[in-house]
Amino acid sequence: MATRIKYCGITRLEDAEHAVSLDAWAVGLILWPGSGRYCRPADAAAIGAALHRRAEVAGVFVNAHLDHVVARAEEIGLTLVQLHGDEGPSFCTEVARRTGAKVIKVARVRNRADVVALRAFRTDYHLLDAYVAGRPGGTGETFAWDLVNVHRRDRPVILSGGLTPDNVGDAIAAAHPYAVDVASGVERAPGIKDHARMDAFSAAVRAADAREQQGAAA
Ligand SMILES: O=C(O)c1ccccc1N[C@@H]1O[C@H](COP(=O)(O)O)[C@@H](O)[C@H]1O
Repeated sequence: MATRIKYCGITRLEDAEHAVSLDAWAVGLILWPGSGRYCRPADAAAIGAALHRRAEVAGVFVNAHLDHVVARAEEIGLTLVQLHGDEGPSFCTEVARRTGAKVIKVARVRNRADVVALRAFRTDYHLLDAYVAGRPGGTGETFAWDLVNVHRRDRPVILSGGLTPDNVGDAIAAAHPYAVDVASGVERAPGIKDHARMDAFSAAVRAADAREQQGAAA
């Protein structure tokens, strides 16, 4: 199965369009105002409208109020809601019920227990990111990818945290995720994507998939 790609931290329509041209599974918009990749409401709505039915559109929230998540999901046409803070299981369930979007619950992983703790979240996807104290995400830091294998794989796993064109092949070989998610590893400044690095990331994922298939056939 091909590894899906989510390009996250998009703020410009041209970067979203480039992601679609690379067959991206999803484009992520950071809707947490504390980020240098914050996507302003008008830009988010324009990207959401342009990508309608062409790719998944994820909104990334950190400890936002439920009504705020619901309102933004509707304005932008989010098909995925990524909860990257301390949101609990019932909050995630309410987001799914009220938005109709699929929910990605994030764990910032230090150890096995952080992966096991995700079992309480019956969301559509689980995303595993690096843990950096005081920074919810977009850190450019990796974590020990073999910890992904603590996950039961009872739902699709998205791997993120410091992925780049240079390391994503090793990450896929170690963790076999459903999807990979990249923000800082393909940009030239926060929120400004480097299209050559996006191309290289996509090519590295395809090459890793081809190696996996060859290994399975041998
Ligand atoms: O990118 C951000 O600024 C951000 C802020 C708050 C929460 C999540 C954020 N991004 C997410 O972080 C991970 C990893 O990013 P990176 O590739 O290590 O830069 C990714 O899931 C983004 O969706």
